[in-house]
Amino acid sequence: MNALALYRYAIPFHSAIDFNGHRLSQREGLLVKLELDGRIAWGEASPLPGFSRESLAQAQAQLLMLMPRLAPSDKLPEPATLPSVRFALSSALWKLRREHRITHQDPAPLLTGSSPQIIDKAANIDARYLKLKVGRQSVEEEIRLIYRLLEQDPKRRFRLDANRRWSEQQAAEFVAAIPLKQVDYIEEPTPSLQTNLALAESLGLPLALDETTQAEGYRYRPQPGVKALVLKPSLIGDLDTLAEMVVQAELDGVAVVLSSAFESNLGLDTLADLAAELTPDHPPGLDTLEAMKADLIMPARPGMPCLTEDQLECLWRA
Ligand SMILES: O=C(O)CCC(=O)C1=CC=C[C@@H](O)[C@@H]1C(=O)O
Ligand SMILES: [Mg+2]
Repeated sequence: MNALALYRYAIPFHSAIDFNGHRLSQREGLLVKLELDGRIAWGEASPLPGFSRESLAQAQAQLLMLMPRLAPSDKLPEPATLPSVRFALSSALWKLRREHRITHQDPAPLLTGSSPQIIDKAANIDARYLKLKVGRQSVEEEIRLIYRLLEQDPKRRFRLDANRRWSEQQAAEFVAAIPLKQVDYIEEPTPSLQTNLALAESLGLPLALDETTQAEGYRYRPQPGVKALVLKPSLIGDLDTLAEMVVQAELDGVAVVLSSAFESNLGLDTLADLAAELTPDHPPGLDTLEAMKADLIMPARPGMPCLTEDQLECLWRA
């Protein structure tokens, strides 16, 4: 390796976002820079409060310990145990060795806000899939929203995400009232996996797992009723583990959709590469950059501030 560096960043959100009870007004994370024979690759380690098991401080301490040990031929160093650290290092090493550019799929738009705001935004986009959060307003209001969006475009398909906010009764009420054939899946309807599996079996709720896949010790195994896995690679760990999960799930007919954990544009670019390579039939859920007030290193959005390397906090360099 000709050069190595570790940076820390903080990017404000346009407005605060709730991540499973953690309200954040900015995204903080770590960037690993590798350089070899004139090629540069970036890896991102940004544990997401409310989702990740490790803290940013733990990821930072582990990376500071590992960076001096990295070499170009490297497999992941053994002591890289934290998912965010394994993701940053394995994806940066993968990018460093890769010769070709990868063409990205269009991500599925994520629509947030009040119902009128969502309806307005949806009127201006031509996308087959829409991702919506549910369990935020009353069940009646959210059912109405689905029908309003279908009036705009009857061919629309939905990816819904309750983040475990519904009761069993609310989930059942919602599922009974909407045209399920237009719904690809509902992520994590209630806090109980048993209840969610039972709703899938009894009512045909098209169940997707997200938070469940980040639990300590989670291993993919087929479960009747699970239609999709929504995997956040940066919270899962190294790319080999991710690729193995994708292959196993797809062999069982379970769709895999790669999804962001609100990484910076650098992390999102890696995730788009991975989605194009690993899950080409499923548009990824990566529409989260709009929440951020700035890009990092490589300008991703015209007219947006883009922080350069010397504007980031350098934690280590060699
Ligand atoms: O999956 C997507 O389409 C976009 C990412 C997304 O919805 C999320 C990312 C991170 C935390 C949550 O806010 C949310 C999710 O629960 O999946
Ligand atoms: Mg989710």
